[in-house]
Amino acid sequence: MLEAVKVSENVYWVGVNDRKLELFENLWPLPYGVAYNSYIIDDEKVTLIDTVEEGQLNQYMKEIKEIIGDNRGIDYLIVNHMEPDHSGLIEALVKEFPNIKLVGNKKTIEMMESFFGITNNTYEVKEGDVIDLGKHRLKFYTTPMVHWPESMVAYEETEKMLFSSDAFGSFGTLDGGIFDDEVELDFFEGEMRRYYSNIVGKYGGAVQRAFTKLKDLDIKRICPSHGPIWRSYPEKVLELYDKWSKYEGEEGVVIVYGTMYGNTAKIAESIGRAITQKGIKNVKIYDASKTHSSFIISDIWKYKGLIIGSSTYDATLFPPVESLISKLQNKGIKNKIVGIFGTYGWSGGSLKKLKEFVNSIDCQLAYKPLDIKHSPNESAINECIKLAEDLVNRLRK
Ligand SMILES: Cc1cc2nc3c(=O)[nH]c(=O)nc-3n(C[C@H](O)[C@H](O)[C@H](O)COP(=O)(O)O)c2cc1C
Repeated sequence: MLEAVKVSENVYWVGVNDRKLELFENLWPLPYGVAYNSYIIDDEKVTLIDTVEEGQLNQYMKEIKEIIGDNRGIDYLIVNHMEPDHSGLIEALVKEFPNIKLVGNKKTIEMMESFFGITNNTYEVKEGDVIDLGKHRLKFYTTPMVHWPESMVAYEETEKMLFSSDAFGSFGTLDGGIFDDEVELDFFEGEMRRYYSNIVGKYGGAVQRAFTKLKDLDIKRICPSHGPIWRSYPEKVLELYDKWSKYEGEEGVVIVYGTMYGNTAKIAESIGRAITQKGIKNVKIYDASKTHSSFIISDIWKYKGLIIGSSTYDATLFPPVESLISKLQNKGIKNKIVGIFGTYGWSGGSLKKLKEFVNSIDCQLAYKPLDIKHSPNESAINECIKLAEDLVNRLRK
């Protein structure tokens, strides 16, 4: 039998890996799976922090029983977040441990009733309330809209651990390595950014407000609900979240295009080449039909420059580009330098929509919108080079 994973002397990780699920929220691809993390504090009051996804019942109960044994109960379940991948086993826990107290804020408790009809044994905590577990003390902070209205984090004062719920979480299963110093950090930084940009990204302002609220806490470990536990480099993820939630991009450009027959792709390639010749090394070119928007959005979050090109399809945008920009609008993308170009065959249409998009977001337009008929001729390519140069100049300002 594998040894239980200790986060510290009496705190255990009781997470499960999910390698079966194709799409997170039935929307975002999981090529590397996802882990649902839950934690036990084995103190005078035995406390569980969040549960896991509904389908993981057997494995999860087994892990809990291995730590607490068959004859002990659980005193508290801290419900930091009601999204089903964490609240999925609340009913099963209530059945198994009928005396368990369900700890949440006012909104959590309302949600528990509307999700499961649960009204008994709830324990409401307010901002800054503390629950004494014996050696450990949990203090609660609400973090509204990071990324649901009831979202909350629990700070353990004795060992200075932050149970951060979905904040600082990442996609990717925990393949043996559970802690940041046991895993490939670059991989998890990428999957954390994809999780942030896809799931939390719309709520940068709320993340910044949470930062202000938690800024005086001494945080030694961050225990999120997905991905590795940060015990060696907690400051690294705090820094990344701060940057991403301020929409601060690095020097680099994402070029994304929608094409049927390759003309729009050809233009994207020539812009990419011109940008690189101006000395920018981080240039990523994506075909919106091929790469899932989840990955494109993640790179858009990473870099400061963005160029979008679309052929005209039935008088409007090529559908995969339309879908991508609607997600970007919804996520409130801002603070980018954006170039746009359209291609068309007769009366056009894609560029008009791209202009509407740029006008709807809080971003700087590079050079001017370019409309190119069918295949790009020499003068069109020259205009594209000017777009590339202007974008690079703005990136470096
Ligand atoms: C299915 C289809 C629909 C199109 N619809 C329009 C249109 O409504 N208006 C227009 O001006 N051009 C239209 N075009 C022309 C393309 O936008 C134009 O040929 C463009 O250069 C194609 O770029 P691509 O080679 O990157 O696919 C259409 C082309 C196709 C194949």
